[in-house]
Amino acid sequence: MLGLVMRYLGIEDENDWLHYIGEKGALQLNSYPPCPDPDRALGLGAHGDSTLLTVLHQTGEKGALQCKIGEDQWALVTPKPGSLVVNVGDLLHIISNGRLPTAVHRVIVDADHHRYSFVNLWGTPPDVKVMPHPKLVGPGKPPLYRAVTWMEYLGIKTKVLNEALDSIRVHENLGDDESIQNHNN
Ligand SMILES: O=C(O)CCC(=O)C(=O)O
Ligand SMILES: [Fe+2]
Repeated sequence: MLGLVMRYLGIEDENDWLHYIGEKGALQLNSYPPCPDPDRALGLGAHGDSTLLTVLHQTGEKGALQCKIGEDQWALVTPKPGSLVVNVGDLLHIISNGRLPTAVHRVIVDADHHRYSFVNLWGTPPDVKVMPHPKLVGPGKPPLYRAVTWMEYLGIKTKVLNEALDSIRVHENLGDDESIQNHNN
């Protein structure tokens, strides 16, 4: 899947790069019990994942995962039988040098239904430095972020939460014409 994304970004020799970046996954199980007052609570607040990609399966039919599509605008990701949800995480946003926005998302709760999600968090092995891909950097396209390992980035995220990307930024965002979609957060 990462190979497809890299080709989409115009990187043809993605195998060498995929070999460099490697992969390391962690499985997370989330449980959201029924909430007596769902309008006054969130299952999970708005965040971007600290991953390359996150692949998740959600139970239930109504849907509770919401993806940010604009200022105070959220789209419900309705579960479809046999399908998985794939979210772009901060590490892939860094590698794409800002061209792929992190999928900012949150989870709402329901008064009657208990929901579970099974989340595969895909990152990189401990010694791998994650940085903007060299082919996405050049004249007029400075690297937006400094290099970080996954563990270092997780440490930063624990301290500064949704300010983590800003704290490793070394240049301002590319112009709108350069980014595939405006970064929403
Ligand atoms: O429960 C969900 O659908 C999303 C969970 C999530 O965003 C996370 O574990 O990071
Ligand atoms: Fe998440």
